[in-house]
Amino acid sequence: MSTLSIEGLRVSFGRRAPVVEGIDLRLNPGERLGLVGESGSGKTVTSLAVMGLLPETARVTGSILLGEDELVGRSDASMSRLRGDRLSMIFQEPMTALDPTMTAGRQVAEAFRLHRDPNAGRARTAVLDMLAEVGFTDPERVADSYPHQLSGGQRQRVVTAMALINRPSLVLCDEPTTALDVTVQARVLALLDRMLAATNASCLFISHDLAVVSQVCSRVAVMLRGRIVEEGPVDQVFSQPQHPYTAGLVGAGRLDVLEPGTPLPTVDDLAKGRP
Ligand SMILES: Nc1ncnc2c1ncn2[C@@H]1O[C@H](COP(=O)(O)OP(=O)(O)OP(=O)(O)O)[C@@H](O)[C@H]1O
Repeated sequence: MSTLSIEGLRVSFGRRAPVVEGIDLRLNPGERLGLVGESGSGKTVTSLAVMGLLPETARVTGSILLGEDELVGRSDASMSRLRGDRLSMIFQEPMTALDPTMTAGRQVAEAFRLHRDPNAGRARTAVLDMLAEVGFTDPERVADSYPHQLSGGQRQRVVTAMALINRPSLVLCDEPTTALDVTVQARVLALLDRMLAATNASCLFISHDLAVVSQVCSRVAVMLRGRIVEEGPVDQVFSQPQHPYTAGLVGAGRLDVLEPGTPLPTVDDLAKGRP
């Protein structure tokens, strides 16, 4: 059975035209799908729809199955029981995911105590184990640190520990390393790769960086103006793109030209010959 199966997803705000329309996506256990596309193409809205985190003004129709469970139309209470447990999310900027007033350890513990075991002692043990798993040699110190006492890369590792402590079947990553410098980015990506493989979690990976997508994902879907215009194995899509927009993105040397974090060029940019 698929971990995630999205069919005919449509999201609109107010009376405006839908910002996401006709999205069909499927993720098998352990599979990683990259979601790329120009700014505003609907990548984040798609992932927020899966998390049930769109604002109330959003109208969502279609189907999003997590395993056998339909997520569209669920109550907030029911979605919050799933979030941090069977599905979790790693965002671009760890400072927004972390509460500055709470130690890192307490924040990692919260998801565990809420969904697994309320006992503080057992949660502490699980947190220290998890912090060690994400590569900290001094988990006690990290657990007792506040976010501002950690570096950007360390914060992103704490966020990864938070997202994975309950072994979710699905992890949504939205530009998880864009805010980090290139060497730290490589380390965090290697960690994510290792952790996803160890837990056999499926991953929807949103990125502006095609090189990162080809490193982390086996398949890629390209979004343009709220729709998926092309999807397939990374090697195939990047070597033999079928859609003109994808072809523009991966055209001569483009993968090398783009710096990490650079927004993908728009269709208009490509038409005007800008990278
Ligand atoms: N709360 C909202 N109310 C109204 N429109 C919204 C809201 N959130 C997103 N949108 C619109 O939905 C469209 C898709 O936005 P989305 O953030 O998903 O794009 P994206 O592909 O993730 O872009 P980026 O790569 O810049 O993050 C945009 O036109 C955006 O303005």
